[in-house]
Amino acid sequence: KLINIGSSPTDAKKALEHKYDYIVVGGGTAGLTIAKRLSEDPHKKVLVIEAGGSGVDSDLVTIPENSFHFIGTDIDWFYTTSPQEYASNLEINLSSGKILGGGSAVNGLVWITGDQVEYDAYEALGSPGWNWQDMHKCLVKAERLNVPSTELVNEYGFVVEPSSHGLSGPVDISFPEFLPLQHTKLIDACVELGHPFNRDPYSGNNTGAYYSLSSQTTKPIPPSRETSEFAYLTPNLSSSNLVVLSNATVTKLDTKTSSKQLVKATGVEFASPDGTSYTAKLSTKGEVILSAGTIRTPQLLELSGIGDSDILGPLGIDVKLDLKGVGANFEDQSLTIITYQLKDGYLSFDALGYNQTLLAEQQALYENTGTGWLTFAQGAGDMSSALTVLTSDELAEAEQILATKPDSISDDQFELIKKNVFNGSPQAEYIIFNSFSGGENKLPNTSYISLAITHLHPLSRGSIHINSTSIYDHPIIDPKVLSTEWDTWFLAKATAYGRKIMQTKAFGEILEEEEVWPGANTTTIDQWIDFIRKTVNLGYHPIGTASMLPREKNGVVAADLVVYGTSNIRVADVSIAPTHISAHTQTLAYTIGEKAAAIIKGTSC
Ligand SMILES: Cc1cc2nc3c(=O)[nH]c(=O)nc-3n(C[C@H](O)[C@H](O)[C@H](O)COP(=O)(O)OP(=O)(O)OC[C@H]3O[C@@H](n4cnc5c(N)ncnc54)[C@H](O)[C@@H]3O)c2cc1C
Repeated sequence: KLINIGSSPTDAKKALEHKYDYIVVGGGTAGLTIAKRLSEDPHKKVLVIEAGGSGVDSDLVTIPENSFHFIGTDIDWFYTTSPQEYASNLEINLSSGKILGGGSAVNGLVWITGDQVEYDAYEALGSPGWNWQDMHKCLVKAERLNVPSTELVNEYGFVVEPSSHGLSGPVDISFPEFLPLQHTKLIDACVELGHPFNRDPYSGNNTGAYYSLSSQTTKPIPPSRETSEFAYLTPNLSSSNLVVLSNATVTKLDTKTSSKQLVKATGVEFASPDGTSYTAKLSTKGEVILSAGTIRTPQLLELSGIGDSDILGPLGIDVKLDLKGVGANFEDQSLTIITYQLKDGYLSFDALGYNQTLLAEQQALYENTGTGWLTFAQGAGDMSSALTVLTSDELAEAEQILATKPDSISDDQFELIKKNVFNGSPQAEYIIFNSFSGGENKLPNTSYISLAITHLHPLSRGSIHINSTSIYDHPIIDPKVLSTEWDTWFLAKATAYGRKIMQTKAFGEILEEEEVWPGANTTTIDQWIDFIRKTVNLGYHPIGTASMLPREKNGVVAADLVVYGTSNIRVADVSIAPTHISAHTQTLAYTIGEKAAAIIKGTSC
C-alpha cells in the first residue's frame, strides 16, 4: 500500500497503529528492493518511509532522455560540496533523487557492472561473502533482460550475452531504441586506438569499448525509464504487509541501550510536509534498515547519536554510540569534460533546444512509436586501464607517484588500488555527453558533443558530517577532490588521452577540427592540471560513508550490515561500499538491496 502522508494523514495514522518487523528508511534504489523482498514473507510487516513522492506520473522520471533534467527541481535534494581546496574552491553539484526510486528515478540509466577484482576487494577488506560471484548472483536476481531485436542489432551492432544476465527479475534492462551516431563513433574511435572491443562487459571483465544496457523497458510503447519504484513497488501495491509512506522525512531513530550495552532501535521519528511529527514503532524483534543513501544515512545516524563523539558532542547531541567511521571514508569518482562542435549536417541534443520542429517531431515519434531521441540512454562507453591511457614513460612516472601512500587512504585500500592500476583493470571511463556539457562561448543554433572522462579509483577520501541538529540542514559534504598527487596527475593524463580519442579518424568524420574546450592551448601536464582543478566534477556516485569494513578501519557495518555496537540497525544502500567499482552505481545499489534481504532472511540470492 502506498500512502502519501501529505494528502492522506488519516490513512497514515491508521498504518502507524501497527508495529513493524522492518522499517526501511528511504524508498530509493536499494530501499525498495529490500522492502519488497522482505515482504515476500507474509508473516512480516514492512514499512518504508520516503521523503519524496511517486514518480509514476512524472515525465521527468519516465522519459529516458530527461535524465539530469531533474537537477534543481522539487525531486532533487540539490546538494553541493563544501568549497574544494584542491579544486579552485569549487562547490560541486551533487544532486540526488528525492523521490520513490531515489537515484534510479533520476540517473543516467547506464546499466553496467565493474571488474571482478573490485568486488572481490570487499571480501579482501574484511567482509566474507561479498565477492564477485555472490554479488553477481544478487544482481542477476534483480534483472530482466530484454534481448535486443534483430532490427536494433542490425542498426547499431548491439551485442549482449544473455548468460551474464537475469531474465526474470523485476528490473527491466534494455538497449535504448536509439543510439546517436556520435556514441557509436566512440566505440569506433577506441577500437581505432587499439582498445579491445568487449562483447560482454557484464562477465566480471569490463575492460574495453562496449555497448551498455540501460534501465528502461521496451513495452508497452512508449518505453519508460525503469526505477526501483516501478520494478519492486508498483506491481506489489496490493501486498497487505508492505506499507510505503511517501512525502515523509525521517528525522531520527528512537533508540535505547540494551542490557548487553548494545544500542537498540525501538522506532523511527518522521515528519510530514506540514511539519507534523509522527512515530513508527518496531515490534520487539524488529529491525530498522537505513537506506537513505550515502549522504543521508550518515546524517541520520549522527542525528540519532551514533557517530564520532568529537562531532556530535559540540553540537549538543547525546552520544549513544561513539562510532568514528560514520561519515568517514567518503569517496566519489572525479570527472572532467572536453567539448567539440559537430560538423554541419550532424545534430546533438543541443538541437532540441533551438529547433522546436525537431523537438515536436521527436516527441511525437516517442509517443506514437516508442522510438527516437527521447528513448536515449548512454548505450556505449569505454573502460580503459592505466596501461592503455599511459605511455611506458608515464607508467614509470605512475610507479614513482604510487611509491608513497597518501595519508588520505588506508594501507589495504591503497595496496588494492595500486595493484589494479598495473594489472590492467579499468581506471578511466570515457562516455559521450550528447550536448554542450562543459565550456564557454557556446554558439547559438549549433550542435556540440562532449567527452566525459572519469577517474574511477581516486585515492582521496573525504567525509560527510552534520553541522546542525536539524535533518533539514544539508550535511557538510567534503570529498576532498584532487587532494592527492595521483588523483590530480592521473585525471589530467586521462583527460589529455580523451583528446586523442576525439582526434581519431572515426570522430574526424563528424567533428570540426578545433577543440572547443579546453582548446588547443592546453597541452602541457601543468596546463591540463590547471584545467581540471578549475573544472572538475564528481561522478554522482558517492559511496563509503557507512563503510562495510572492520570497526577499527573506519567501518560502520559488518558483513551482515548490522551497525557496530547496535543490535537491530542495519544499513543497506551504497554508503556501505568501502571502495569504488569501475561502474556506475545503480547496479551496486540493486545488488546490495537483494543481498541485504537475503542476509536478513538467512538465504542466498
Ligand atoms: C544525477 C545522477 C546520475 C546518475 N547516473 C547513473 C547512471 O547512469 N547509472 C548508474 O548506474 N548510476 C547512476 N547514478 C548513481 C545511482 O543512481 C545511485 O548510486 C544509486 O541509485 C544509489 O542508490 P541508494 O539506494 O544508495 O540511494 P538512493 O537511491 O539515493 O535512495 C535514498 C532514498 O532515501 C530517501 N531519503 C533520504 N533521506 C531521507 C529521510 N531523512 N527520510 C526519508 N527518506 C529519505 C531519498 O529521497 C531516496 O529516495 C546517478 C546518480 C545521480 C544522482
